[in-house]
Amino acid sequence: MTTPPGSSRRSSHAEAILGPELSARLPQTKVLLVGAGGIGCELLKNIVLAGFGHITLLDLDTIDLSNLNRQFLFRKKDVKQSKALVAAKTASAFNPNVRITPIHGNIKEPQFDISWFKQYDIVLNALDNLEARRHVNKMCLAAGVPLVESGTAGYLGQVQPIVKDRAECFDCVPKSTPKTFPVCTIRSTPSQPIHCIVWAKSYLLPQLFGEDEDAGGELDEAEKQGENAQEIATLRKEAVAFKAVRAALRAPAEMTSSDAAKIVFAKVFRSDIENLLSMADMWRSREPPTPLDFDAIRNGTFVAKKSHQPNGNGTAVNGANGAAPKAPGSAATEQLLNGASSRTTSAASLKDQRTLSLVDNLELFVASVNRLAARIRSGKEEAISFDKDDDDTLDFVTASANLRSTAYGIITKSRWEVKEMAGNIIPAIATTNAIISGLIVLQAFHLLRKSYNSLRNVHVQFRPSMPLSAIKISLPNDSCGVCRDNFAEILCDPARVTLGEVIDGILGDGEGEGAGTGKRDVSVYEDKRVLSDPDWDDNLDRTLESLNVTRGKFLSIVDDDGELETIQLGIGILPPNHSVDEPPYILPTPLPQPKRKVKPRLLEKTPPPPPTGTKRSAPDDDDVPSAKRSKNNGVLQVDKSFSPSKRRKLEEDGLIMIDLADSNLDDADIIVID
Ligand SMILES: Nc1ncnc2c1ncn2[C@@H]1O[C@H](COP(=O)(O)OP(=O)(O)OP(=O)(O)O)[C@@H](O)[C@H]1O
Ligand SMILES: [Zn+2]
Repeated sequence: MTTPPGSSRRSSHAEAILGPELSARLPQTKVLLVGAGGIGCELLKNIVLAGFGHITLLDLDTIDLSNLNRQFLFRKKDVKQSKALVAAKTASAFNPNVRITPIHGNIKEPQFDISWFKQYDIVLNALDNLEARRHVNKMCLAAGVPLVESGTAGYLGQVQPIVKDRAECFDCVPKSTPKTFPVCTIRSTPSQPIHCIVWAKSYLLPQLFGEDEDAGGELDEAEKQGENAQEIATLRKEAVAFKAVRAALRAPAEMTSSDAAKIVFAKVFRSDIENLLSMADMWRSREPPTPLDFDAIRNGTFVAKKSHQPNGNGTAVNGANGAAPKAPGSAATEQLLNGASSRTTSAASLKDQRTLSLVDNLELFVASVNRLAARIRSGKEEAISFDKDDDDTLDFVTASANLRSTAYGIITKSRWEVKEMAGNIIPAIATTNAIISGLIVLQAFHLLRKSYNSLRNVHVQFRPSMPLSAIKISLPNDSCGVCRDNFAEILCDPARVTLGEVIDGILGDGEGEGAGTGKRDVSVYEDKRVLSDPDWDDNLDRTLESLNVTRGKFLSIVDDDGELETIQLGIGILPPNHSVDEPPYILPTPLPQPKRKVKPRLLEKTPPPPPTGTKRSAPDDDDVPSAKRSKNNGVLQVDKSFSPSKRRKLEEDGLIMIDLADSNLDDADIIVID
């Protein structure tokens, strides 16, 4: 093999550090890097310079202006371009001997199935959300590919090497769930700015500009469940009123848009609050809110009650404290009211940090409602949801939250603070990303060398005496609902193969190598859906496609006696040369051989790692009863009594479980902050 010119000098340092064996292997090593954001850009640079020869870089997003302060592979001219494509192009120039294949896509798409993952020697995660991290974790376990997982949050960071059966997987330690608030706090009795921000972002914005959802069915159901009849009647009234408001926002020219904003205002800041006030019980032990008056605020005669919370600086807060409101039309207000384009300068971002007066908030509310309504009316968008980088939605949430805060005597927040709170933003620090990216590469080297004893969970922590901690990796958690399963892949044509054929084929006859398997009582799930169980075989003759079990999904085959490991069967596609005369599936060889389940060990003795970007919490081996089921349209739904893994899956879908013992809520109806 000829050495490309310059390559020996280029790689001599890496060779000295890595040793001849690993440095000779790197050019042939195939690595998948998922995410080309803060960590991903740093990491791509590192692995290109280290000499990894074949890199696939995947990201679903395009470059945003706000990425440029830390994602150094991007320049201003690249804004709105694909992150994967631009990062690959920039980094390719750092080492001409490296082939980078960019993919602009979501790692959860079905074509990225087990077979696809199997082509890689190692996977590196540089993601920013639990859902995608869990997905890659599972795919790597299924494909038998080692993974390095990572995350940063401000000055904190974490790197975790994962290899099946030798180290904890991403899901071995339960993650803390997002902060949640009871619905009644959000809808009726807010007491903190965040309650009003959540209301504006997750309730009001979707009600006005989200998809048209019929709340009727939900309320009928709540009524059947015997929930508070008076509250349901109020919610029904509210739903009808919202329909009228939505119509006004969508009405063409005959009504001026300022009228539409006024109608919204009158409903949500006046009549809804008056309705709530009529429920006297609610206000026996709390301060009642004050309905707002559009015209009085505009002409400066509205007197709001004093806010009952001091703000961080101990200063008085805007017009809500009864002080004469600041006249609208100041340069800063103008800039805010005009929306998007004017806000890209640093001067503008400083203005974002100032406190808005009550009248400023009112004008910002009118302006942002008008802008959002115009977008809907233009027909380009059917629905608008909150995006911290979408100025119209951020203005709307800022103004609405502050107006609501005023009504409830809560301190208001600047646009900048609202952005941080509504977007759940922890400032990203380029240096932390750089440190973490370096540590990822070191763990990747250990994995490639199979030096499993050298693997470490590394934390960058806020402790000057020990900024880095490297903890020996723990063995997998015996009760992990993900990595303790037995993974396999079936290649098939879902339109032709039946569920029964798949189950019989996978369980085999229990002879020889498959002694632990054979025909036995099993339940089969796809995600949360139960497709069959020993007493229910209606679906066995149906094709996988008709059951919506297609490429990239998993069938979970659960031993009914609970003695053998669960088989997680990934669905892949048949090779192109597979003859139609052959059976429409290819079973894995050997067949999966689930082991006897290990009785869960007692709680791990190792202390929980410090909190980081991946938000670990202490192990929790609570034994929860197994899923109860109820039939529904030929498919069984798992009900709310759940195993830990099921519970996590439900939570992943945005359903947050509250332990009733931990809360005073009668219902588990809550809003999730994402
Ligand atoms: N399912 C997914 N498939 C592919 N890429 C993903 C997926 N989920 C997240 N990502 C990518 O992971 C990257 C994470 O990077 P980072 O945490 O720096 O976020 P960012 O979006 O660049 O920055 P910020 O969120 O602070 O604006 C992002 O580029 C994002 O597009
Ligand atoms: Zn695990």
